Amino acid sequence: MIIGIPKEIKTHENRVAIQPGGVVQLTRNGHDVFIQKSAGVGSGFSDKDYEQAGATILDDVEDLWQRAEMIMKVKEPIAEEYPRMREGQIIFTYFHFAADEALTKAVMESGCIAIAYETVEKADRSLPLLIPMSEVAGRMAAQEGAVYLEKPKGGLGKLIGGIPGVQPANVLVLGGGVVGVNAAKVAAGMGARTTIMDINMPRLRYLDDVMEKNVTTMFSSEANIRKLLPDVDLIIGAVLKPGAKAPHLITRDMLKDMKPGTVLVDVAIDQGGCFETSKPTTHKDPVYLVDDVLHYCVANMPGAVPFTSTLGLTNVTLPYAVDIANMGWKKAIQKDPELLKGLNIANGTIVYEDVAKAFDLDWKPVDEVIN
Ligand SMILES: NC(=O)C1=CN([C@@H]2O[C@H](COP(=O)(O)OP(=O)(O)OC[C@H]3O[C@@H](n4cnc5c(N)ncnc54)[C@H](O)[C@@H]3O)[C@@H](O)[C@H]2O)C=CC1
Ligand SMILES: CC(=O)C(=O)O
Ligand SMILES: [Mg+2]
Repeated sequence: MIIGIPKEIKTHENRVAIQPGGVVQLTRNGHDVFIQKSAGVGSGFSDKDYEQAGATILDDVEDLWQRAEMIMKVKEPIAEEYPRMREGQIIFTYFHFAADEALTKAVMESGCIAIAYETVEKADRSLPLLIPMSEVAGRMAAQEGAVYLEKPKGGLGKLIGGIPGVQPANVLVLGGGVVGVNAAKVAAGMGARTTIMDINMPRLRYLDDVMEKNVTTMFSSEANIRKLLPDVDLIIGAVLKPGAKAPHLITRDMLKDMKPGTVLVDVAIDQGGCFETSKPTTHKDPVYLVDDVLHYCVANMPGAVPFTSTLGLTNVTLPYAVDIANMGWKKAIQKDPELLKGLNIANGTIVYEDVAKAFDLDWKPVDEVIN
């Protein structure tokens, strides 16, 4: 199979979908890898590194998309890329369809085969291609939150860990999954009094067992969230229902119960955001104020630390990419129920129910498109 790796063009997105070691594995399996010139530079890999691994460097991005039977990316295609997607072409990347109706419709119209990293799912319901980026984003959420609590950055002006004799900040983490636990670990490590809320009781029991003493758990409900708002300094949004639009746990009217300069970091923004007032921002211009509450809503947080993130991501995506390349998408998803969960749209048909529900569109079970 011919595999194409374009350079990411989202603002300040420096990750790349493959590292040179991945090229070696694909070429050893008999595949051809075309990578766009300088695609890996932001992650520390030169064109020469890729050439030595067996890839062909292409300067012309249109040519690359045209030739590739499978495109591997990091972020969802953006408008400039829509016309490049074509019928029957496999696109293996993060899509986050439920947050993006224009993308959903463009992918349907193109007739391409969209396999989404974020919905590949193991039998234990974990999301193996989301986990490493959630680890990065969770850790970053606490450190970005700490920085934005500084007065010159727009926050209320509180040191997250306090000092002897002065109390630390109060951090609320909504969702105790991968992002949540990593955010809480770093926030608590810096000394913050941290509360994690979730609706999954076994998960709360587990977190109660393993987390530091300055982390407490609370069941996630509107009443419990409202109770904490006046005293909270930083809220990190980290909820997820796989493939679906995030629920709004903080509504606009709740902002008036917070102190001016409270910081909200909505990591769940890639699924639409879990605060009603969230809208996607970029690393270039990450924050904005609503009712004196500072919002940070960067949809590609790991893109800021590509030296870490590219390795973390490609470690987990490569085995699935090799299977798709070796078997073709239909056989690969028939053989692997994890990968089957990743198929969101094929030949113009949505096969992931929550994506269809987000926009009131029709969908069909996967079986109907593969047989
Ligand atoms: N902005 C960015 O750059 C990045 C965003 N993300 C996003 O972060 C979000 C969280 O991802 P993960 O932690 O990996 O998911 P996860 O599935 O590990 O955890 C989500 C948690 O939310 C909980 N939850 C669901 N509904 C809830 C509610 N009403 N109240 C409280 N908790 C609730 C679930 O029980 C689960 O424990 C996803 O939308 C993911 O795509 C992940 C990586 C990077
Ligand atoms: C998960 C995701 O959207 C990201 O890593 O950018
Ligand atoms: Mg998007």
